[in-house]
Amino acid sequence: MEAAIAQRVQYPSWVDCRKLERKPLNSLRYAQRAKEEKRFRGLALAHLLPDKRNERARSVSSEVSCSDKNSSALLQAGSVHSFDEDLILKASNNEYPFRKAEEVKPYLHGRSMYLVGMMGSGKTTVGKLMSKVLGYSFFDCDTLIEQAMNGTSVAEIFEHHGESFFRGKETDALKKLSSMYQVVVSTGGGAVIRPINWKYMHKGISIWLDVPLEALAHRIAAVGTDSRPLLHDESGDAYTVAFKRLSTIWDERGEAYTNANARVSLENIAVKRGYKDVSDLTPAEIAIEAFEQVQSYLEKEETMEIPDGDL
Ligand SMILES: Nc1ncnc2c1ncn2[C@@H]1O[C@H](COP(=O)(O)OP(=O)(O)OP(=O)(O)O)[C@@H](O)[C@H]1O
Ligand SMILES: O=C(O)C1=C[C@@H](O)[C@@H](O)[C@H](O)C1
Repeated sequence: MEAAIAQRVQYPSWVDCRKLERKPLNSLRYAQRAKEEKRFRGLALAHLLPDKRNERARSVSSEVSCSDKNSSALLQAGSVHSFDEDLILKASNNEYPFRKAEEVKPYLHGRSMYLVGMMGSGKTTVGKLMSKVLGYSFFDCDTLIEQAMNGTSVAEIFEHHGESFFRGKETDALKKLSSMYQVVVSTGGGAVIRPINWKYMHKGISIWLDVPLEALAHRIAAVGTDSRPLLHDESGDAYTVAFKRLSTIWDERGEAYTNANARVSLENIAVKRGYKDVSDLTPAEIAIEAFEQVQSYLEKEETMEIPDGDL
């Protein structure tokens, strides 16, 4: 694990946060932001109209991440949409997601971002996009654990060593990640259940991707449950099984996700954008909302900070 991480952080991940320029979030920024938002919202909407989205959301079979392995098999069967990151990025090049990232970045001071959320909520898909537009490195916590276990898959780790062993590895990975700057981390769906993990994730900014269970069950039913051991133990039709298991898991840990610093509600974005269904939302739109919620969090955080003079 250490070798794997050390190897990956030779490039810009190691940045001393204290050396990054501190920018105040002052009223000038708000005025400027309002102007920019107006200008680019027009651009973004023009660019993200549903018919255009379909052109950019196309099946791919070669992306790698642990959940994408499943997608690949399924995409080859042609039964589900996935997202070609390069296509999304090209389409939005220099436009809203990039602008939004540029706008937020100076106020992050290099802090990392931890995406939390239920299985299939899009942490990997959206996280990769956010890392690219921010110029941050991306890490998938499940993949790091698999690498640390010499390529043993999460499903095999659960089967041969049990969940609590896996949770220990997850905490080890988060601990190591927490000493890095300028990384976006897709955490495992269950990372939120251990308080110690929050201690590490709070070194950066945590973002909860809040996706309705019905939408999650559709996505998971589409890609199968082979790599998701906690969903893989019942019989019945794929959607119903996924929905039932997700509901039980949600009852056990839904509350824990609210520890995140920022919440990205897909239902709220769909309402804002006038879409009927959360499945109409693209990863780019979700990433934009994530940056907006991070911005709101930073503004709140700043108002809570005690000025140096009062110490
Ligand atoms: N906005 C979206 N709309 C529809 N499908 C999506 C969206 N974002 C991701 N997906 C699809 O949902 C599935 C799960 O996405 P992803 O792997 O990014 O989730 P995750 O939160 O990292 O999952 P896990 O925690 O189980 O690894 C993938 O097949 C992905 O293509
Ligand atoms: O929700 C969970 O508990 C899990 C989610 C996956 O990302 C993996 O971390 C593992 O399958 C457990």
